[in-house]
Amino acid sequence: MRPAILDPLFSPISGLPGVGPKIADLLVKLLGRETLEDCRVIDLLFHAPFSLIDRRNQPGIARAPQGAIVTITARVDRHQVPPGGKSNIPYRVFLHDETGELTLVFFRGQAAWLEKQLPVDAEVTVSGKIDWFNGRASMVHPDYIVRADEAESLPLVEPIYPLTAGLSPKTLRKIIDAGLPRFPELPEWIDLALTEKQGLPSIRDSFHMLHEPRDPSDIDPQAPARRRLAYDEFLAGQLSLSLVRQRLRKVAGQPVTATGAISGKILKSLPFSLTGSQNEAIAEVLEDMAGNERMLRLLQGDVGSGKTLVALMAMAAVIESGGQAVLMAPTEILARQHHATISKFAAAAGLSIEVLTGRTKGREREEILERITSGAAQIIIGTHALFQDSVAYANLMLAVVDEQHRFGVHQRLRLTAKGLSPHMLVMTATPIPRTLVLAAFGDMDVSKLTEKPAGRKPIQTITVPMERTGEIVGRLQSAIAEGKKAYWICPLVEESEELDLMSAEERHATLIAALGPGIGLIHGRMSGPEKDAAMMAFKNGETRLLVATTVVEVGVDVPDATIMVIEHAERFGLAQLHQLRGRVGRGDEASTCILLYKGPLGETGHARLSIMRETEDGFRIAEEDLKLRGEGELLGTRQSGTPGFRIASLEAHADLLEIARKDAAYLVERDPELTTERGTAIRTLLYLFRRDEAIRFLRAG
Ligand SMILES: Nc1ncnc2c1ncn2[C@@H]1O[C@H](COP(=O)(O)OP(=O)(O)OP(=O)(O)O)[C@@H](O)[C@H]1O
Repeated sequence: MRPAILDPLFSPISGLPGVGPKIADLLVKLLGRETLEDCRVIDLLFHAPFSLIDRRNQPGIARAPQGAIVTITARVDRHQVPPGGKSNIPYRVFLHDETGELTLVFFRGQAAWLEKQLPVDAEVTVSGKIDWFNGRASMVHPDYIVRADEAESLPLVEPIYPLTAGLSPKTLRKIIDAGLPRFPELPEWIDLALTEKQGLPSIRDSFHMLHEPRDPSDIDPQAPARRRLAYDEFLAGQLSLSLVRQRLRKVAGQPVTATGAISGKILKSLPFSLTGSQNEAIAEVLEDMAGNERMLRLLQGDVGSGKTLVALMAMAAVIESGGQAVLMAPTEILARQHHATISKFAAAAGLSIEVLTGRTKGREREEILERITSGAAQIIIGTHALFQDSVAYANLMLAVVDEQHRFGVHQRLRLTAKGLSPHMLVMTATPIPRTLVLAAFGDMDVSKLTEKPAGRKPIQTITVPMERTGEIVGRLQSAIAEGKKAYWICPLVEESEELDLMSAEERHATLIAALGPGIGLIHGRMSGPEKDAAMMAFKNGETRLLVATTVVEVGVDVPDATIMVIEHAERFGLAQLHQLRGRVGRGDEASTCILLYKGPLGETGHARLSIMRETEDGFRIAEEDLKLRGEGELLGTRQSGTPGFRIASLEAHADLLEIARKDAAYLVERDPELTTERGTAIRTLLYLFRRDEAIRFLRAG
């Protein structure tokens, strides 16, 4: 249960003064919450200013720099009312100080109000932007006008917040100012030694400093208040991952005793030998699974590094031990492909392999479910359908999750919720920088495939402007005539008209017109069986050119395809280009990747394509991608269940992530149920950052 002390922060924003239904809706949108009910005061307080207005500059009229926000104290000389009340002529008020003269300009000025605010001969303080024109200083609609003896009431430094259409800065500030005093004094969860060493303020002070900056340096990510909040945010994230992990681990895994009976047969039948990295990863996995603790391991490997075989060896060991293994893929097409690949490799061992996806229906589904329940099915490959309630496993000992780009603890938790506790191997395709691994996965054990299989030749990558598409088609024609296979990637199908992109269908038609039949097409709007058929035809060579949208981005494996053309390459992200290019260069033939771009390229577009030309190293590409895009997008904030950070930035606060990670591990080890005084404070932290899902697993949760 959420500690009562947090109630004022978790009351709905609609209860704050100044928040009517219209403003409330705007706030829900601004703060990125789903519903009004779910939009709480704390969400508002996490809305941080990104800049500030500094009114401390009081240079005197003559020295006020053009365009600067200044505060000026001056005497009112006279008013100039527009003749005949004409609305297109502004109302002017003339002032002076000892250095010069200033004209205040008001459009639609109301004489009575202005005379009251700015009485002739009075000394006033005004603040706003200075404009110099023909040697005369003016200020249009000052932000503030007060009597000089009340100048102290002026907010000299004001935060500037991200806004949404319809919400004015003043309104938002008022609401935040109303919410801020609700922040209670909370028990401290940070070690005193750390707050002292890092000079971190208390959490309550941090929120005040966040919203009441006094100096531009307070807006900096390294400002003490922001560092404190970033640390807390990381700590909350790492704690929740650690608690989940602890929980997953606590349910003891079933020790796997690999005999080699099955894996030996598979290895013998392979037309190649495993790479050193593959062997190492397999050894790590087997060692994990042999122990009493559950395995929680991340298998990271660049495109084409051979992750599937590592997974298969793990599955073989489990079957040798009398258990079942599942492999969950993010999409239907990948599930089917994994099924095809694994069936081929496992043929020598005569394993029973099933595929179960949302598409598996009726009798077929019933029969598969039966075989899963009876234990006759040894390997089951599918999508999230694998974990639906209707699926009962005889003895599930290993779950391999092919996460590709989709991070999140959700699948892992879903399994546990089903009362299953298999060993877990998570495969990620993109090599993610270490900071991201930590932030998204916490302390999972990691195996890395750093080597590519022997005999792979470098992929030659060239960039070609779209104007030369004809030339490329000509080259394709001769390549296909020589028996080569090629992909042609088009960016989008549905929005093609809107974004003026050539749709895959159109491209398919123009290529057929140019090259003749025998060209396949695959895109996201086709039905599952249609997609399978298109993939199959390409695999077995009935079609030698496959026009595709990004459905082939992840995992598709046709080793004898050696040419990849990517149309409108400038529209793709770096990680995506790397994934796409990874569909070629998977066999021992030399491959080419042609990036067709539409110029002129922006700075980022240019940088991306150059990096693609320069390197094939997925780790380097991921680092560059992080630099170009920022971590938010890399983590795929569009997908639910990903750790989006409100204050912390992986770029600015990587040092704090490291500390938070260690602290979380220490805290969970010392006080696994969070029952000590510090543990109680930690629970408050988890609620505050909405990372409380892990608390459910605690005894006193
Ligand atoms: N040791 C090896 N020697 C030669 N070829 C290998 C080796 N291991 C795997 N392969 C082959 O390399 C190709 C890529 O392997 P796999 O599909 O497992 O890659 P992956 O790591 O899953 O990559 P991606 O993320 O791009 O799908 C496959 O065709 C596979 O049969």
